[in-house]
Amino acid sequence: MATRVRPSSKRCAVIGGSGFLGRHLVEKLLDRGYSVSVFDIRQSYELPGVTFHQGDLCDKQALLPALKDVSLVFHCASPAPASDDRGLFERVNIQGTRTVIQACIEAGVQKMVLTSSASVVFEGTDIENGREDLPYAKKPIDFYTETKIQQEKLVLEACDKDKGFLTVAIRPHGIFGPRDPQLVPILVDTARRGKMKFIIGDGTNLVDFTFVENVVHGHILAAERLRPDSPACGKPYHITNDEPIKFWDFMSEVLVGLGYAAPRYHLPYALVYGLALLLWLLALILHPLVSFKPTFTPMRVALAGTHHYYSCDRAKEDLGYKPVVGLKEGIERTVQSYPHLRQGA
Ligand SMILES: NC(=O)C1=CN([C@@H]2O[C@H](COP(=O)(O)OP(=O)(O)OC[C@H]3O[C@@H](n4cnc5c(N)ncnc54)[C@H](OP(=O)(O)O)[C@@H]3O)[C@@H](O)[C@H]2O)C=CC1
Ligand SMILES: CC(C)CCC[C@@H](C)[C@H]1CC[C@H]2C3=C(CC[C@]12C)[C@@]1(C)CCC(=O)C[C@@H]1CC3
Repeated sequence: MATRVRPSSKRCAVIGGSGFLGRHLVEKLLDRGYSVSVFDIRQSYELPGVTFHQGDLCDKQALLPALKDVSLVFHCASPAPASDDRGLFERVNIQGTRTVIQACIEAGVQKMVLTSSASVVFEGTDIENGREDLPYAKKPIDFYTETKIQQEKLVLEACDKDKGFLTVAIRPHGIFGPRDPQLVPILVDTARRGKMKFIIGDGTNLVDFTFVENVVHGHILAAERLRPDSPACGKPYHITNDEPIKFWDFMSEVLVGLGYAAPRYHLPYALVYGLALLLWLLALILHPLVSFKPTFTPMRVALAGTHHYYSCDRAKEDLGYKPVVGLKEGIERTVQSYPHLRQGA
């Protein structure tokens, strides 16, 4: 009988490793002596120590070679929230995650770390210092959030000590940093179109923005602490900068850092949310005839006008988590990394 080679604990796979968070995670894993297998629908870079496997995570046969001799898998692939494509989210985040779990079990993977989102508990109303025992959103604010909830449940329920397959979920919030394709580029594009003059609501709402290296740190701690006797088995963990900031102060610091004016004039939250909802409905109805993507979606307005910050006490207690980069330094390094997005560039 052929004996199965136990995968080396320093060999891991990053599904979604070509993306923003995925690539930062791959770089840190290499620094820590891991060899990394990246699985992604696209290849965006090359690095020594990294083997790329290009494919769709919904295809188990494509996934299996990337998981060969791997003991630890990070799953951080998802369609971008801005796509708002229900069919795509269901296919990738729900069915695709089922396929990833099956492939991991079949390949003999021992640990899986999912990148979930703190938004799985967000319904568009205030969350202050939210802990992991908050219930999942009953009325998720968009298809992205709806499928991230299902995805997290699937992964946590798959944790099985008897079978030697351990899982944990990291819930980051508002990730930012160099190479982010979302937050800073959308913000700058909105400013360049003259639409960043207004503050939605009174501007006092507190929010978590998390520097990408802290999110990476949380993932690696969770992976390394995940053992059969660890409290992390089958649990979700909030990972933030642990420095909630006023949403509009954060936006202003990034904008001013890049040479744009900070928003000044206030608009009532209910008015903007109502308009955003109307526009979203119009875009939905007119979709077959004209295609337009409103900047101020109901999701973005809700995020811009409510409190949403989370406690990471559980991660501190169980994982020994502590942010490694403060918010001020994170913002400075982010601003420096976007010379091409500066005013006048
Ligand atoms: N950014 C944020 O603020 C937050 C993100 N998260 C979560 O973090 C994770 C990483 O996000 P982020 O780095 O920002 O996102 P990115 O879009 O930068 O990275 C995701 C990667 O997954 C790839 N991908 C998408 N669909 C598939 C598929 N079917 N098969 C294989 N690969 C696929 C993407 O390719 P392509 O680009 O071609 O689609 C991309 O390379 C996601 O799970 C997201 O839900 C959670 C909280 C906050
Ligand atoms: C147009 C302006 C009102 C807002 C511009 C900035 C926004 C693009 C970002 C502010 C908060 C961000 C955020 C996410 C995406 C980008 C923002 C809306 C997520 C939805 C990304 C995926 C998640 O899991 C949750 C994030 C919450 C914060």
